[in-house]
Amino acid sequence: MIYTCTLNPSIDYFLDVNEFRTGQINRVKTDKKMPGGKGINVSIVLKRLGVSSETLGFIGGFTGDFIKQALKKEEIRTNFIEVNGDSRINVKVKSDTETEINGHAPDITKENIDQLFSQLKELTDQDILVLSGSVPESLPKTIYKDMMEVVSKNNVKVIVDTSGPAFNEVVTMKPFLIKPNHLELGDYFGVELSNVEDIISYARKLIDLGVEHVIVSMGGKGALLVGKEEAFFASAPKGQVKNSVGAGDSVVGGFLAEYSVSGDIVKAFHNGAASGSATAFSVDLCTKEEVLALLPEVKLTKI
Ligand SMILES: Nc1ncnc2c1ncn2[C@@H]1O[C@H](COP(=O)(O)OP(=O)(O)O)[C@@H](O)[C@H]1O
Ligand SMILES: O=P(O)(O)OC[C@H]1O[C@](O)(COP(=O)(O)O)[C@@H](O)[C@@H]1O
Repeated sequence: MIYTCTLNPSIDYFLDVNEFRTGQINRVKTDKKMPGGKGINVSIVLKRLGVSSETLGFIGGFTGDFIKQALKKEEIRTNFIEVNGDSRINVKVKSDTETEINGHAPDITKENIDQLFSQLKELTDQDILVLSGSVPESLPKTIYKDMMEVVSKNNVKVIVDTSGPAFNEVVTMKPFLIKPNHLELGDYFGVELSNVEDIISYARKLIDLGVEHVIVSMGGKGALLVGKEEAFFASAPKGQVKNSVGAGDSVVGGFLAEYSVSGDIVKAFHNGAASGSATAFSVDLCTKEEVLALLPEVKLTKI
């Protein structure tokens, strides 16, 4: 079974505004509320691509109820731990540029953390665990590392997509796959990365630290898969970007949808890249039809 863990779920509140201006009243053209948070998006993409998963993490309040209802409609299994307080609302303003304001997580107690660890202890070497997104302020900074320590005892494969201090914590824990974007990869090493050669050479440094596979997403410039010996580039097809929120999560979802069926890393990367672009070109997260239509347009090159 694939488990996605979202420590900090959200309602993503999308606002479409003509010529957004700070310091003034802006009126929206259209708005939309969607369940969000990185692991949750991975589970939605997996489901749409025909693969089931179960969502773990902390959820609470009226916002939490909205997220659970939305996942129920998508027929996704949830096993969240209920916390006091409301899950956050993340505001996504789409105008001539995209602006994101991500809210605060509710407080999470020691008892809530213990409940999560009891769930993790049940995972086996047949399971894949996706750890995705930011870490709520009330949790120990080492939480992802602690979680990986627990599941590593049962040889669970772990995929990580996070940033900042949480990213720094996990790179030495030998994850199966890690998916930074080029900015997050650069932040970790304290460098600015703009060309493919440099990105590959810094991704290789993560491999030297024990990470098995690295996918570096580069927005409209495509994505790279870097392993011990090989590297592949996936092009980003041209198209009209409708909403790039969730494109990174779709790369992880698309990767896993293929990997969990064929076990083929390169095919999985191809599917992940097509899923990322399909989401960027769609108002919502990608559908299977959109991914299949884009696959031939995503060119894979061995580097
Ligand atoms: N403008 C775009 N055009 C085509 N594909 C895109 C575009 N933006 C993102 N993608 C696809 O989605 C992937 C993930 O996007 P990216 O913005 O790098 O992720 P993140 O949201 O994690 O920063 C990219 O590697 C690419 O394959
Ligand atoms: O946990 P974080 O880092 O605040 O990110 C949460 C946000 O990221 C998203 O999961 C989208 O992520 P990506 O655009 O990187 O795929 C949103 O749904 C959510 O609002």
